[in-house]
Amino acid sequence: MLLQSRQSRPHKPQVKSRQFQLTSDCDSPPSLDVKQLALRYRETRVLEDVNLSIPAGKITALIGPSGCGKTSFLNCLNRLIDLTPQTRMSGQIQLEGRDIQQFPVIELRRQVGMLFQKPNPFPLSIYRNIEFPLREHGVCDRNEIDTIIETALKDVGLWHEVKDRLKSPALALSGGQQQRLCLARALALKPCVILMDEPCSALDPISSEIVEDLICQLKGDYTVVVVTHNLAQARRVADQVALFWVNEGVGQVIESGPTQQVFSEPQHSLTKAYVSGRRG
Ligand SMILES: Nc1ncnc2c1ncn2[C@@H]1O[C@H](COP(=O)(O)OP(=O)(O)OP(=O)(O)O)[C@@H](O)[C@H]1O
Repeated sequence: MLLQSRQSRPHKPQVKSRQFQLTSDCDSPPSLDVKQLALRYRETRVLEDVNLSIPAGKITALIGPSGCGKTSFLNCLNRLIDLTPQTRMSGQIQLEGRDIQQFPVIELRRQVGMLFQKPNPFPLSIYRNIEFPLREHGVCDRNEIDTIIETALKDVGLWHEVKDRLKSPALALSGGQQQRLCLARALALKPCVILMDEPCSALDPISSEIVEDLICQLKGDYTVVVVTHNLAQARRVADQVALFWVNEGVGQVIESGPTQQVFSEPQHSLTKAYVSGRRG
């Protein structure tokens, strides 16, 4: 059934990154290195002693049971966590060797884009959804904006579906289209890293498959970190997997490694139980 829909899909999305005119600091996708990361919400310890190397240009999937800190970890990587009051983060996160605390936060969030579980287009037109952040980041030339918007929408396979109604409200799009628009909005800023928090979980199976295809196409040009509860999806898309677990009340990475290895030859007994569906 799904295979049929794949074959009959009219416009298979093609992510052709790095063709925009926006200047970027990144000539190639960067690695992320997390060392001794700890996080507290007020007095509640959420993450402790998290160490993880996220390879450049690859897809890393974060898996683990609910509440073990995957989203919190993701939010640390572009300092979105700074927006949550009374959080305390310690340890170090390096983006291509540079501590993320040294980046101006707006620049960090441009370089490290994010896609959320629930598509979150602005309550604006399809066009304005991409134009608005571009202008915020200093892109003002109308022709350049038009080119970037068309390219980004083509990249996510949405152009032919929306080119005649760019001024229509983005919220009138289907959930899957909204999620692709959000990805186009992120890509338009020419990030180097894309964080995704369960990007398919709110979508129907066909839309989910389209977004999953897009994730795979980002590989090589972007460093991708994706949180997913769908183990089959992690297995399909990821080069590397990290399993988070709550240990003595605090989230930790208990095992990470190449996807094939973690699923086929897990080292930790909890990993074995989780990937086989016996725990979690
Ligand atoms: N803003 C917050 N204030 C206080 N505690 C929080 C906050 N956000 C998350 N937490 C707590 O931090 C822990 C980790 O939550 P987080 O959402 O990061 O886990 P998760 O692994 O992503 O869960 P899920 O898979 O269900 O999305 C949970 O115990 C949660 O209740």
